[in-house]
Amino acid sequence: MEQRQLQAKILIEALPYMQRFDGKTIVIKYGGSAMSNEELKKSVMQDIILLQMIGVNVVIVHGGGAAISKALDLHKIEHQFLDGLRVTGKEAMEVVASTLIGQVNKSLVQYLSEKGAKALGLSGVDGRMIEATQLNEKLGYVGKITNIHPEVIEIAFSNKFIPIIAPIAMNKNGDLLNVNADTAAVEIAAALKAEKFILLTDVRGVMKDKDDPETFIPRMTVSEVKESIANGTIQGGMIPKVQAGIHAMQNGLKEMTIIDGRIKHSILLELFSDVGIGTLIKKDE
Ligand SMILES: Nc1ncnc2c1ncn2[C@@H]1O[C@H](COP(=O)(O)OP(=O)(O)O)[C@@H](O)[C@H]1O
Ligand SMILES: CC(=O)N[C@@H](CCC(=O)OP(=O)(O)O)C(=O)O
Repeated sequence: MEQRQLQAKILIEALPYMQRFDGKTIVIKYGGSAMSNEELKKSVMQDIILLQMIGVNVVIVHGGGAAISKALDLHKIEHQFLDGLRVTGKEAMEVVASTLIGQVNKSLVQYLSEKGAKALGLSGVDGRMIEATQLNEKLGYVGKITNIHPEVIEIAFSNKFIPIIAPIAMNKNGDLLNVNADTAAVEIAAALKAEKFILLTDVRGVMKDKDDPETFIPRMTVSEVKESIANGTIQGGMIPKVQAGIHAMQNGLKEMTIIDGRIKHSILLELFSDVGIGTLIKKDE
């Protein structure tokens, strides 16, 4: 089949799926390889533009842990993680905010704008979107989310802007706090009662053996996820991701999918087929 015919066929087959998400909200946590590799970044941006074109209210919450570590090194500020969270002193907080808001966020807005899309760069400070308190003394300026005020996101939707959100929160005193991007994304998805939350990571999804992609699990219920944490199948960095998802599902989120951000157009492949490509986690029936 000719290339053009093939493209038309793919589009026709995708049509019923496109209609399924018309007017619905999809929140995407963007990070990992999909962010650091230019080709993959381009394909994610194209997917996002297409979703908006077909009427999806799409929200991007981005990470940037690698860029923060690089910036802290440049400023000769020591850094370390405790239970997966970055210990963030006052000086480090300034670097975290300027890197995520000034560098990572703006580069995504620039990229989308250059392609003709309407993108709106935001952080959790804008419209007090992400309200938090200090998680604990040891971690310094790290936030525990207490409230999401989604009004500013809704303003973006009603004006056909794609909100691009940096995971920086604010406390009641106006101090900035560093929030893990997975957690921020999933809490925003819950507050918006999103149809779907997609988390891009650097593995195929959840696996029975984390080092063997052949043991990939396509669908899980919340109880199965809890069981997999208890029996040690889900470990390390995957635990906070699925736990945040379970918490959000108890508070308004319909479902979440963990997908492989190392695959080109992974978002469209996930959304526009019956089976998807990632691990779909849903509430028990
Ligand atoms: N059962 C599992 N299935 C898949 N990945 C798992 C599992 N258990 C632990 N992991 C680990 O979780 C990691 C993903 O978490 P993390 O490294 O924090 O991701 P990211 O950098 O994308 O935020 C994977 O690279 C993998 O090593
Ligand atoms: C408190 C905390 O750890 N915050 C993260 C925020 C960025 C992030 O989460 O980025 P990734 O999604 O790329 O890991 C950090 O400082 O690295």
